[in-house]
Amino acid sequence: MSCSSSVFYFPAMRKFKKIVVVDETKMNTSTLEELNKYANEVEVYHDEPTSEEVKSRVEDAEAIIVSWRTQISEEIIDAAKDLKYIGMACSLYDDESANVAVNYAQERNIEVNGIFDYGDPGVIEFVISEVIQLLHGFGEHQWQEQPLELSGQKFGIIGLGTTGKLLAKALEALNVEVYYFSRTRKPEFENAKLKYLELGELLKTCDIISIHLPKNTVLLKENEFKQFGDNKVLINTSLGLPFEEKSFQNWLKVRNNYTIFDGDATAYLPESIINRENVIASQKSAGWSQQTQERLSFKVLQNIQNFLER
Ligand SMILES: NC(=O)C1=CN([C@@H]2O[C@H](COP(=O)(O)OP(=O)(O)OC[C@H]3O[C@@H](n4cnc5c(N)ncnc54)[C@H](OP(=O)(O)O)[C@@H]3O)[C@@H](O)[C@H]2O)C=CC1
Ligand SMILES: O=C(O)C(=O)CO
Repeated sequence: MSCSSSVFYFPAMRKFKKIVVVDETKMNTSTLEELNKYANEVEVYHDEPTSEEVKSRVEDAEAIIVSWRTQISEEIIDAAKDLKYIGMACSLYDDESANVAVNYAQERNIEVNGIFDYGDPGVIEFVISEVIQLLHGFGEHQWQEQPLELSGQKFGIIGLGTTGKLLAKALEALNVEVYYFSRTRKPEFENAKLKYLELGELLKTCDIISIHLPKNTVLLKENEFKQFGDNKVLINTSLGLPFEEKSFQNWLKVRNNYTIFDGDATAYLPESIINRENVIASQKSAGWSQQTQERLSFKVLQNIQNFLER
């Protein structure tokens, strides 16, 4: 009897001719090395380039990877004649808020992929840690004359998406009275400790508010700051400014109004705001950690694999 062995045939995976990592994406070294499996040539940059530099970097790239800090405009896409794939090492919500001209790229048959949910736990840990420090006066600032517990405070969340929901859950465990406002009401998440309020009511009711909106979603203008009033705390970890700058500046002039920003949110603030006594502006990105880097690297690579295997 002849013995036959099974032969498995794995078709060779497609490869890009050239991948260019156009700026500092914070992907880890082993993942950057692994990119060599997916292209004949890989070029990696670790800086914040000007648009002219980006243009020359992408000229002969079939795939590029970019962080949220660098603009990939229509002009840059036009300069990349061989481009088939744009991998964003950051979230991709929509064309309007993205640093990549997503619609323009897609019209030219260029695939654009973002990553999601890679830096969320740190945001919640930042918000809770900073607010506790401010309430108790554990750090440089103390909100009121007497130290206060977070437990029992009226806390508002604006934007009940991924990070907003995680924050609500964590605050629930700390016995905080949590209210939320979001574009879409979510009865399935409401309970005795998480209640929905219209924006105006939320601003009047809550003493502490944390904003969790897509990049550059401006919700707070003069009228909203009036409703929010004095003796309040406003936290922002969203990208871009979720408020009208002038109205925010006026609100900050009131004593005992405090605001807390992480490093990502601070990047959009002028020095005149950052240097105020009642502005707590961290240099660190709330969501960044070793675990975030691993998730980011893994998800960027997985998107490339999925594209090439299609
Ligand atoms: N600083 C950091 O380290 C990090 C920052 N981020 C940033 O945090 C922000 C939130 O992220 P994430 O929670 O993942 O985002 P999601 O998209 O999951 O949630 C955003 C929420 O805001 C709601 N929303 C959108 N537009 C409006 C509007 N006009 N009015 C009211 N609600 C609105 C959404 O809609 P709906 O109510 O319909 O569901 C959704 O619930 C983003 O800016 C992100 O870039 C994220 C991770 C790390
Ligand atoms: O990718 C995002 O949305 C970020 O918040 C980058 O820090």
